[in-house]
Amino acid sequence: MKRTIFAVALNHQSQIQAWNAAFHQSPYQAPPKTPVWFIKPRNTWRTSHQTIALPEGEKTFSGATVGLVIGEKARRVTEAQAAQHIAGFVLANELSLAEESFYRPAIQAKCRDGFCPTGEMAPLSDSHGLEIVTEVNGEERQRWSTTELQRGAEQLVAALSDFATLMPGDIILMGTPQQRIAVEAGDEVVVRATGLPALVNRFVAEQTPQPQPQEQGHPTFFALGLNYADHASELDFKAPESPLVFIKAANTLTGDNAVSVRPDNVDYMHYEAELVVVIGKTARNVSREQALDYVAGYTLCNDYAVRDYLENYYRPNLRVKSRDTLTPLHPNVVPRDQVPDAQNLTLKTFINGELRQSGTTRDMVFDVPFLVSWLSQFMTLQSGDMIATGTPKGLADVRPGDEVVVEIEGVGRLTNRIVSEQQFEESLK
Ligand SMILES: O=C(O)C[C@H](/C=C/C(=O)C(=O)O)C(=O)O
Ligand SMILES: [Mg+2]
Repeated sequence: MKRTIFAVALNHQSQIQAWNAAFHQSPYQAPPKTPVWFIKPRNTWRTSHQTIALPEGEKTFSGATVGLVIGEKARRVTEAQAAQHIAGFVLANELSLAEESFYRPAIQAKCRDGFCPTGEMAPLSDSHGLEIVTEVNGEERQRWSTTELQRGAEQLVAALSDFATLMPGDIILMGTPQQRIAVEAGDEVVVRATGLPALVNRFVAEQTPQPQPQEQGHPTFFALGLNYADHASELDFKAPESPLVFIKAANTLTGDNAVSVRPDNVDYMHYEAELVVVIGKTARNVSREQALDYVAGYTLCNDYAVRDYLENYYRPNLRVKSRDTLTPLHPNVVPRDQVPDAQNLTLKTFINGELRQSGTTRDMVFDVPFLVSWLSQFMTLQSGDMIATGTPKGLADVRPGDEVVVEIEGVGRLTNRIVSEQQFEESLK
């Protein structure tokens, strides 16, 4: 069963060449030092021969690629060890709207319903030198080779598993060329590669947005950046004009009274008290007025950030925000009808008993109804999906030994303790 579909951007030579000049200018400043990860959430998942509805009024582009499938748990594995953790490979079509920027996560471009069909898995002795072919209505339109990728399968497994434990069923899509092919209603797109089952999908026009079938796989965990103006200003940002949404993978979630690992040799890892919205039923194209009807309830999380790892690519990137143990999430969901006004709750963070952060959900830039409605305009939200709604001003570094308590009025109290990498590794022995 698929768990999380990870993907990497800017991994094909043609992309690196096309964007090289931009990488040395604002907002990027320098080429990416680490893989530019993103997630294709479960509403994007389809199988071969499933029909895909194209978003109305948008130009959609094909992104034929190959994905490696994790077969054995991979945590901090080396490149040399990586192959033994790979069960096989799948062909995929990493569909996307046009990408004008890689600065912020491309949720609206990449997370539309059906934007990640994958084929059946098969073992490959070697994924190096694999030719990926795209045919549209029987005509070959693109052919590229995995020799053109900056990082191959083993390097990607080693890089991702360094901060995110990978489990059987996790997939990593290895990249797409700069040149994408536009797909239109009525097209049949086939992705082929020697030794792998072909991926065949027909595209149709999306009439009125329909809730898509409930996909299996982990609930999608959305998080908001800079959704409190005072926090944005403390980071020298203006409040965003539209929601800055990023997605976290399941590996990062931990529970109440758990430990959170502060990487060794970093300067700044800070806490972030956040109200979390839990979706209660399938939501697609819902209005602000209807939005709360789709909310099951609320819980709370601590959306830690390791600022040392920030790069200006899909910022904040997974290496900052999707690290193992760095998203404590309270397991108890308070039913919506027990939280009369989610926009009028105090949030507090205590470090070793001392109040260090205090804010109110009144100060959210985009409130809960807006966020549920906004996301549902371009993707299907499903029961269990969660939205961490951002953190107010008052961040500070935390150190091993610190007890961190997040408290949200009427929702709950979340406790966790900071440990060093060394302490954590010791505890695993
Ligand atoms: O790009 C930034 O610096 C903002 C980003 C995320 C912020 C939040 O998670 C939040 O505002 O709650 C970061 O601080 O990494
Ligand atoms: Mg946050």
